[in-house]
Amino acid sequence: MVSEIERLRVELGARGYDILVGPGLLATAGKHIAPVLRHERVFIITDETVARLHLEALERALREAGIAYEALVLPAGEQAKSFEHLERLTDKLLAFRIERRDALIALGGGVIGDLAGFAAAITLRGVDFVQIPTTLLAQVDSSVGGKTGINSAHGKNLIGAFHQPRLVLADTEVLDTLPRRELLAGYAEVVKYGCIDDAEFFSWLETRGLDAIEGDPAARRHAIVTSCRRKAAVVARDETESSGARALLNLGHTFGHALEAECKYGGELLHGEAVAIGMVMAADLSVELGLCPSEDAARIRNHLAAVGLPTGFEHMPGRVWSPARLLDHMSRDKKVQDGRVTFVLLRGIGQAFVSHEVDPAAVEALLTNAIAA
Ligand SMILES: NC(=O)c1ccc[n+]([C@@H]2O[C@H](COP(=O)([O-])OP(=O)(O)OC[C@H]3O[C@@H](n4cnc5c(N)ncnc54)[C@H](O)[C@@H]3O)[C@@H](O)[C@H]2O)c1
Ligand SMILES: O=C(O)C(=O)C[C@@H](O)[C@H](O)[C@H](O)COP(=O)(O)O
Ligand SMILES: [Zn+2]
Repeated sequence: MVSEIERLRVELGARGYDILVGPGLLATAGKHIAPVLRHERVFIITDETVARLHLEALERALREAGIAYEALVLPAGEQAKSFEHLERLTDKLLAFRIERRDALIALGGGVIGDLAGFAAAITLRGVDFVQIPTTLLAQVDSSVGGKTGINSAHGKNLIGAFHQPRLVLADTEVLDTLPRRELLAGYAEVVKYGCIDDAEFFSWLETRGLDAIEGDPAARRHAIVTSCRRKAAVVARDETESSGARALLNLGHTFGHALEAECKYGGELLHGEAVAIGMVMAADLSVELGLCPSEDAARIRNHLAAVGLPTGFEHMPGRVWSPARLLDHMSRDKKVQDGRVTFVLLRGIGQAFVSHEVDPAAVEALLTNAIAA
């Protein structure tokens, strides 16, 4: 019988690790985690919602494997990615007298993964951590690649570190409890991989993406495994986003992060929703600059809209947007070089590239038109 568990590898030499994708991984987590531990004590970091739904299963699995644990529960939502919550978390770890051979387990979505991963990177100057992603977004994107961090008053993810996990366990069954809005937000990052360098995957999503969202096991698994494979390959080429290859994973994020910052990370706009709008903006900008066929931009917009994702500013009708304020947010992006905002643009679906040459006037005109539409 073919195993239901798919095993992928992030090839990073001594920092390399496995990604396991499939059903039932939470219930057997202890067995998978034990071999990567240096000491049989872990700290589970999770949020209130995930704790209510899935913590007990993980605790049982750890007990069965003889692994001692403490569970630390944070509030749910993007606002936990803050100095305040980081300080509270590291204080608790230190109060429990965490030791260097102990490990953290991030049980939750991208917020918990980013925060717990950053706490692991800096506590005692670095302890190991394991990712158990429980949202679609975290399974296809944030649990892989070692970008960890928090938001700052100056912008999204501006404080952080690269710190790779020792293992990623993506239990596809935990997605059964995820609200549809969150599933869709994660799906935006799935679409991103097709747009970047996999036109065939994008076409597959056009026909089977909705099945993956609805929970068809084969379609969902294909979407998650393909996404993880693509991300693992990029991370292996450019772990710390220094050669430019990894910056491609930021498609839609220059715009998206500016929208999130403007909404003050309050839940009005989820990260994946901001990325969906951001990808449409990046595609439209590419068309405006004469780089991308308008048919490809239309396919991206149409597919995102067809599954129920936002594609423009009309998604938040009550909010007043200012192009100047959005440009100001973008000017603080981590990809800025010599003061110039960097964009990931498209020559077509599956042909993303990084540009440092975009005229800010073109971006301002695009924003002004999109806000007015
Ligand atoms: N590090 C990276 O490479 C990377 C990549 C993409 C996104 N991110 C970051 O990830 C964050 C977004 O992550 P997210 O979309 O997972 O949001 P999230 O972590 O806030 O989770 C979304 C919501 O779903 C709830 N939830 C989680 N799992 C659940 C489950 N199985 N059932 C029911 N509810 C569940 C959570 O409590 C939360 O309320 C952003 O901060 C973004 O910047 C990081
Ligand atoms: O892993 C990456 O690299 C990404 O860019 C993935 C993004 O989806 C993710 O949102 C990431 O956190 C953005 O990174 P940032 O460096 O722009 O903060
Ligand atoms: Zn993202």
